[in-house]
Amino acid sequence: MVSKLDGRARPGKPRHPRKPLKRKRDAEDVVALEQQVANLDPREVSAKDFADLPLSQPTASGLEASHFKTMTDVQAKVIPLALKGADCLGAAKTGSGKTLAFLIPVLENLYRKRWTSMDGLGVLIISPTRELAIQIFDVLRKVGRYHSFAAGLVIGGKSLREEQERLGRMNILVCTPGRMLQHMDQTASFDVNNLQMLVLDEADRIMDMGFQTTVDAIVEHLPKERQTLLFSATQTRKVSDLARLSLREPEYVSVHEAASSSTPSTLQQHYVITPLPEKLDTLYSFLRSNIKSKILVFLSSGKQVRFVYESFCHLQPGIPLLHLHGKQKQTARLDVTAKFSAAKYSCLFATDVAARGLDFPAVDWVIQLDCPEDAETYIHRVGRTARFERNGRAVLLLDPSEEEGILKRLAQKKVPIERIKVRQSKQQSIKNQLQNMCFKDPELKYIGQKAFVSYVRSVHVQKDKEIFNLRELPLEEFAASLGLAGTPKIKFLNGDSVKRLKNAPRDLPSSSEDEGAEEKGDEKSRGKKKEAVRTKYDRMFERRNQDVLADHYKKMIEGDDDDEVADVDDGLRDADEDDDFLTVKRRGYADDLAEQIGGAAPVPKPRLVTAVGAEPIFIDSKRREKLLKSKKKLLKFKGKGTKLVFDDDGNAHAIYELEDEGQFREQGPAEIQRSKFVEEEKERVKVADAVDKQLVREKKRERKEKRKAREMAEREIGDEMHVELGTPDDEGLDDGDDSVKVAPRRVEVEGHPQKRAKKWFEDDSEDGAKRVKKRTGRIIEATEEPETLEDLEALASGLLG
Ligand SMILES: Nc1ncnc2c1ncn2[C@@H]1O[C@H](COP(=O)(O)OP(=O)(O)OP(=O)(O)O)[C@@H](O)[C@H]1O
Repeated sequence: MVSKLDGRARPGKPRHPRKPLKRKRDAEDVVALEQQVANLDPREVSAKDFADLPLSQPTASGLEASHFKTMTDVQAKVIPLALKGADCLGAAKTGSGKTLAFLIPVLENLYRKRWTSMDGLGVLIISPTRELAIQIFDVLRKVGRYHSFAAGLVIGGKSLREEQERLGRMNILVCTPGRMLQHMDQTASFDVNNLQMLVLDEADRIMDMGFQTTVDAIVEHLPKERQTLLFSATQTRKVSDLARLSLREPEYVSVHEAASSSTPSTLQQHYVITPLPEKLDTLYSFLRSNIKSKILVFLSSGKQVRFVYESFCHLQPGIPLLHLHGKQKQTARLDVTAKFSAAKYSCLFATDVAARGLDFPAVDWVIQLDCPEDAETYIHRVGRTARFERNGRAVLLLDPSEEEGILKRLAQKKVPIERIKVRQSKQQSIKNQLQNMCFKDPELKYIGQKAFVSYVRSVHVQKDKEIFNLRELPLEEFAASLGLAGTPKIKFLNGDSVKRLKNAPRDLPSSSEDEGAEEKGDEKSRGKKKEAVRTKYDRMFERRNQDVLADHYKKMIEGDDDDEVADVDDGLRDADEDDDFLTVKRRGYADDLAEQIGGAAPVPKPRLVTAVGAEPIFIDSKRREKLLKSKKKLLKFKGKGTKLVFDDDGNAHAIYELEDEGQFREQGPAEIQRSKFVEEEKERVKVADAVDKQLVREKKRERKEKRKAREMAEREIGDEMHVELGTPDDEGLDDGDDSVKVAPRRVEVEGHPQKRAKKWFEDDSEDGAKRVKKRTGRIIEATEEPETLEDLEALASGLLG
């Protein structure tokens, strides 16, 4: 990093005579430092503050300028060992300051070696995700601001060639594994033979994510003689397996091993039993009750994240919404993390791409909507709150079938968690709204179907069957809770089933349910399906909330066959309630007549006005006449209109007309009629589905083209450094919508503050609420924070200068 002290010659003094002096002084400093480090006994260190350690002036100044004074436990233990050159394997709770525990030794060891740009790459820091890599780079930039090393980010994205030139001049690289290996294999000028240190942050995750072979291959390229540091929030056997990274007599530093819990003591952890089909209701109710909070919600797949995000944006719970998953474009991901970091009140829906290492300031709540795959993932997720001795709360939503299994796993990992209940009075159902939204918006319906399938698949592929048991889950009700009219096809019978599932055509709800029931051994659901053959009327009844059809059905079952009159009346009733002006409508013919007959207040002599297809309206004043001349306004008197079908004789019929029993019998046996009806409907749905799909495809194509155009434009602007992409760094299953939307919040009118949200949990105390309020006041440094990837790139390229 370019030293701010370097090259800043005092006015009036020639610059060159100072250089030898400075170099001499630096050399003396280094000798003195070496001596102090040699005298340091890591096992007897009682240092509490960074000032107690033998650190160089640039590091000490960087720490001071970043307001770091007292060391955390893991820092106090690891830094002395690492300063002395030992290989370390550090495990400490989330948010305990592991990043500085390796960055300080990185800077110090290069400084003491008097590393220059001519010496090439000295340190490689590997992170499992791009976001974490960026975050590490950011901390490095802060604490290393007074050093003069060149540091860079290599996380994929830009063309290899752009990156290749610069790599050779880097001293410290923060990278994701995939892109780094690509460079090692393809960039001839990239020399790693001089490497002094290798750091793996979130080492267990790097191994979890299927990067083993990549990391093995990277290590193959590196010199054997080097220092290696591994860090993780959970010390698992897998991390120990990393011995194959050729650690030399590593020091195991497990700071919180003896602690009674493996999560921070400032974290309150609860779980709620919510049947799968009620999870979204619970989440929505929770958000409504906590609109003045910063909330991180974890889901198990990118598709679910998208569905919940999109549908909640429509529902507007009153808190700004964001979403983050692996298939978003890097700039969008960065934008989201920056927005969520800066937000005071916000809710971020995310996959586990955000579970580890990310340091969002002042998160109040971590909600796990989907059960984590294991206790480690749970610990990492909840670790996004209650960081560095701050308070935080975590809530895990569990289906009854998951309770026993996951609680056992959490107990084994010393996670203290208690059950709480949701206040029933606060529980709100959004099922009808979701149904309505999916009915009206084919794209949302499509995302919902994908979300359903990806959830089922995520449960199906879980290894821990004590927790995850697909057969125990009420999948049909779950599909309905997402607003889907039927259960999308699910078949996991053999190895290629997932692929088949992905490509499975969407089908008529009833028939796909039948197919779903074919699942081996699913006797229960098969029985259910048999009973539940639904007619078009049943389906209409289910859609009762959906305006026209619902009204119509209601009328039909109430035996009201004068549809047009009923429609007009309904229109009048609604209008009456809504709008003053529309009281004119009340003066329909019938009303006037009644008033006159009944001897009500004298009514001026009416004139008749009619609109095409509408009831006659009587005008009793000039003002009304003027108003009614407006075509737009007249439309309101037309009512909703009624759809009619004409038979062969030209007689009009209501579209859903009930036949009498005799007619019905004439048409043949009920069974045959039913299957004929099902077939016809199936065809109809297929056609409608094809149209829907086409629509979605077109929209996608449009989006893709826009994205491409944007990317081209960005490329043309030609920002400097090398960064991003190319690394499949999380499970990201989605097709990826890169948009970053913030749902409109409820507007707060000045002088009328938004009503404070009511508490959601039964056991919430007033204290708790106050605590949450106080916690939001975290200090964020205001010194030229880079907000986008481009800012970071510009900075990094500055370092190269
Ligand atoms: N010595 C310190 N003094 C004050 N704040 C610190 C100190 N060390 C770290 N922090 C702050 O604590 C927070 C957590 O640090 P960090 O991200 O390094 O934790 P971590 O152990 O890596 O967490 P995770 O396991 O979740 O990745 C950061 O906001 C960081 O700025």
